[in-house]
Amino acid sequence: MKQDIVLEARQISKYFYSPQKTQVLREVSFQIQKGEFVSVMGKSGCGKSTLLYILSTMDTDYEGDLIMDGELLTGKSPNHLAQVRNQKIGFVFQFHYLLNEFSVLENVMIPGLKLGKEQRQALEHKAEQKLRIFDMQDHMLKTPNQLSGGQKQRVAIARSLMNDPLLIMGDEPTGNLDKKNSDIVFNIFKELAAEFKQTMLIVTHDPEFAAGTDRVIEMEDGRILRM
Ligand SMILES: Nc1ncnc2c1ncn2[C@@H]1O[C@H](COP(=O)(O)OP(=O)(O)OP(=O)(O)O)[C@@H](O)[C@H]1O
Repeated sequence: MKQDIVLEARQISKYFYSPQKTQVLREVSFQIQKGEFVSVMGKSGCGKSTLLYILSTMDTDYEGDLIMDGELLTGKSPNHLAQVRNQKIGFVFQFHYLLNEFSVLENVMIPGLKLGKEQRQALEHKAEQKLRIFDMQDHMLKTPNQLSGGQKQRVAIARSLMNDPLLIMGDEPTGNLDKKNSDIVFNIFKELAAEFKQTMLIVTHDPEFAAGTDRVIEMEDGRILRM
């Protein structure tokens, strides 16, 4: 059903003009249904990050249409797109971008603070709840530099859930982790999919990670090879 489509890419193409005109995305089209856990795989340079940048509304210089939650986002103002990002998308990156001058708890609260509508206490409570999902409640008052790589990524995932996002987008969220921590983080994504029916779109190099998702979108040279 139409209302179950969270994200739709329609014929998205992208060119870079420097040093010369190069097409890096070629009419990419697909849909993501509510509750789906989808991975995007492909060799280095095939256009995964470029695509994610467009899908997450951060790059607006493309051809084609981007539709999120039934709304055509192509052509919308930067302010509107920022609002959409704050309200609907949770981000998890390869590098976690946690701030060492703040506690773990404060780091998780940061995206909520941007929304500016929740009081600090309610926000703290919510951040604590999110950290509890990942068994990080005993580390809340530490700073990120006192945590292991896997723990940092768990905090980053907790942070990405603060706006109760419609969609989580990740760029190589396990790319910087050893096997053990990468498994821990992957299991967190699996749990989010199974228990919370969280819709997720994750770019990965890791075939094992991709094999554990509901659907793999395989890219080659700016195109979808199969999905
Ligand atoms: N700002 C830019 N200007 C010119 N070319 C770019 C720019 N950014 C990326 N590219 C080129 O676009 C292509 C796709 O890059 P992209 O980063 O999307 O690939 P990727 O699949 O994410 O690779 P990786 O797995 O290594 O991160 C590459 O050939 C890259 O060199």
